[in-house]
Amino acid sequence: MNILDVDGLNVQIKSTKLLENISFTIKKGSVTALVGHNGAGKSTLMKTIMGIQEKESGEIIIREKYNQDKNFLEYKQHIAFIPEEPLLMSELTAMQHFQLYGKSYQMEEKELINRVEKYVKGFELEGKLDEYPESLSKGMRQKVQTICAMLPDVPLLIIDEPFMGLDIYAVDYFEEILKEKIVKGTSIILTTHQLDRVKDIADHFIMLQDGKLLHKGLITEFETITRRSGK
Ligand SMILES: Nc1ncnc2c1ncn2[C@@H]1O[C@H](COP(=O)(O)OP(=O)(O)OP(=O)(O)O)[C@@H](O)[C@H]1O
Repeated sequence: MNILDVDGLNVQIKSTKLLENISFTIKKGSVTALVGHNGAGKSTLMKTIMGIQEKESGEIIIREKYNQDKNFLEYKQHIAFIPEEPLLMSELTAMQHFQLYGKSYQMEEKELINRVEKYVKGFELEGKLDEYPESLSKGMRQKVQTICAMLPDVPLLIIDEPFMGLDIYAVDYFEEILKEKIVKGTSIILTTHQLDRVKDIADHFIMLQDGKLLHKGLITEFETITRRSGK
């Protein structure tokens, strides 16, 4: 089953084309690394899938059923997003962020508490639950943001630079959780500038260049393709 279908996606801001005719699919349980130089359009693509960035044309469909243009609320319930920079609300504590996520993904209270306990321990955030974002370090804010996205069982996780700002222990732990999710059938799209870091978990890649899709394929073909094209 296709978890995500992106078809003929165009994104434009004023007269600048940020994404041009992007089409690809993501299968169930597959992990796709989105690669490309600075400014290639990786974050724009993620934000457009999330509906944060408006598209000019094209279709984005989750699970062959939920069209971004037609059932946006249902569509969004199937995705969780970790942006490159934490986007937390200054008036909510860490715990209140987790509760908000639990509510918006209609999680059962007991399940939410169990998962919060597990991830807070794993990310060494004990004692920080009642803190507001301004009194957390940048890495701690990133951990709070990461936990929010890990709480619900969504079919698609979108992660902009998964390991940015995390210490080595948090990176190891996060990798462990991602692997648990993948085994359960979660699909992931992640951006990275360090393909070596994600070679363990990614099975496909999509390469963007100047807003266009330059190559896509199996991660095992990545080096051959990039060597051949000199990228
Ligand atoms: N709000 C905006 N208004 C105008 N141009 C924008 C806007 N956001 C991004 N861009 C432009 O879109 C292009 C793609 O940016 P994007 O952030 O998607 O790149 P990226 O591949 O994620 O880069 P990086 O690896 O540096 O994170 C860049 O040329 C950028 O200047």
